[in-house]
Amino acid sequence: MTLFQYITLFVAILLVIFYYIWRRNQNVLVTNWPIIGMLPFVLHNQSNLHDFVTLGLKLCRGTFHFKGPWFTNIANFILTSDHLNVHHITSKNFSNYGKGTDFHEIFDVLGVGILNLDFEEWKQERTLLHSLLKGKSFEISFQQNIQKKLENFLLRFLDHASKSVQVLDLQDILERFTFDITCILLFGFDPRFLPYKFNELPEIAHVKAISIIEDTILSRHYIPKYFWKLQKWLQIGQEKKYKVAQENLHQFLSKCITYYSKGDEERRRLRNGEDFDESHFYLLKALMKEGLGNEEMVEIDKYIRDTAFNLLAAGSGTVSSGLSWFSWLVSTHFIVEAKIIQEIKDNCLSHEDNLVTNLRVEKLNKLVYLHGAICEALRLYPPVPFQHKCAIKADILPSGDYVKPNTKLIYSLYAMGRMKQIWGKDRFEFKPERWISDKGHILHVPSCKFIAFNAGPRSCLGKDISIVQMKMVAAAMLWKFHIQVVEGHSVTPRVSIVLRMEHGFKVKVSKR
Ligand code: HEM
Repeated sequence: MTLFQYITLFVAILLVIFYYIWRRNQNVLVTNWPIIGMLPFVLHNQSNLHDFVTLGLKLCRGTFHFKGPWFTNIANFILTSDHLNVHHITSKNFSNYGKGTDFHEIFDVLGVGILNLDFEEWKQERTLLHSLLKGKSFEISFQQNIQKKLENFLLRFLDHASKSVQVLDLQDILERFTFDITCILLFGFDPRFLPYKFNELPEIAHVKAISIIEDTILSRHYIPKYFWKLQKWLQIGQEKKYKVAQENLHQFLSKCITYYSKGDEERRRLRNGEDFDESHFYLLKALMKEGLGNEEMVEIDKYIRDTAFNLLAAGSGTVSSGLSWFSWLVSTHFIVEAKIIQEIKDNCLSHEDNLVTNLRVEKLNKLVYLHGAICEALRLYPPVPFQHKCAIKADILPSGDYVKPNTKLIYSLYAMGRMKQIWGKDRFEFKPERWISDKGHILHVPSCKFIAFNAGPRSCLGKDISIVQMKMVAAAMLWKFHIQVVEGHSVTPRVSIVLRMEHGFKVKVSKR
């Protein structure tokens, strides 16, 4: 036989095998092809991956074994939305599940920050950040700064926008707002990416840089490792954009850090008369005081920069994503909107009151229905839609699935918010009532079911402050303005590591 005949025969055999597999899998959602595994399923459903994964998990009763292409890093992994499995991984057998080496490579931008640490190093960092984020000084500074920023910027901005009757992207506005707030809390100064005038929106390279970094990280999950590493080495394609974005962010962070590590006099001189709002308490100052005492900390500059980046990543896009989905859900559910307004009226206002200064924790605790609406938005649209872990030793999950050492496990927070076993038949409905007891109190749902803030020892350190921030912004915004989605604007989730809206959130606002 000639070489040509050998090749033809080989191709023919391959086609017959592929045809056979295709016939056998016609009724199966995901086909496991030879060589390429289930990768075509990911690529084909890239644009609606979260919903497709939710459907797949439903058909597989909550746990699914993904087979990656041969000879690539996209190894086989277990995908689950079974809350008993998640409880096992995040809490019961927590010590057996770390982030793993793949995570550290894919999320290299997190450096030595908490989100990228495991075991002893993580424990130390968690203890330090816990003491700072849960301290009284932080809580007081946090509330005061949000009140100021709301009054002086967000509400004034929306007021301007309502007068000009123009369309605005509320998702972008909320991202600017939470970015500014996080900078105030971290560095004690406000970069003012959200101005108070509607027509003075500055270019925000740093927020865009975060979005490029998030997209690249997502693509590194399904592009073969050797391919993206080659791109990185050659500095081409998405990896080039990533590097530029990372440098951009590092420059911004270094500037903030250099500026705020100086003494008061020096800062005043550097500020050169520019009038920045400054906060007396900020995390970076507290962290430097604590961190500098640690003799093992050789690369202190890198540590401070990475920690600042981790907190910016953890606390900025997540809150704005939550607020954007909340605003969309409320603006398309008029009865919910009316109930929230009534609740604010009944609990936060007397005739002479200014609502914003009245939004203190004691008052916010009375807004039970608003609390339910926020939890409901976070259930349906969790800002962090998936999490991944890596098993150290062999294990058996409560679902009966066997886990080999070094297996990757991904749990979908998005799918878990839509599982009938957890939320019942009406799981796709936006129903704040599901969070309220017969006596009118907030119902507690265990974190392995309401997973938006993760569960177990690695649950979110910013959960309480995020809910407070979201309640303050939501109450002030809804009380003063009616938000109307622009007709024909399509709202769909963007597939990324933070769940934003693909086309933004185009609205018109009018004063109530
Ligand atoms: C709606 C807002 C938020 C949501 C949905 C959210 C969600 C999450 C999730 C899912 C994790 C686990 C991440 C992982 O292990 O890879 C996490 C961790 C974390 N979050 Fe949040 N977060 C929010 C806001 C915040 C805020 C405002 C802060 C504070 C600045 C914060 C600080 C942290 C920290 C420090 C961790 C790491 C905990 C650890 O590894 O021990 N988060 N968050």
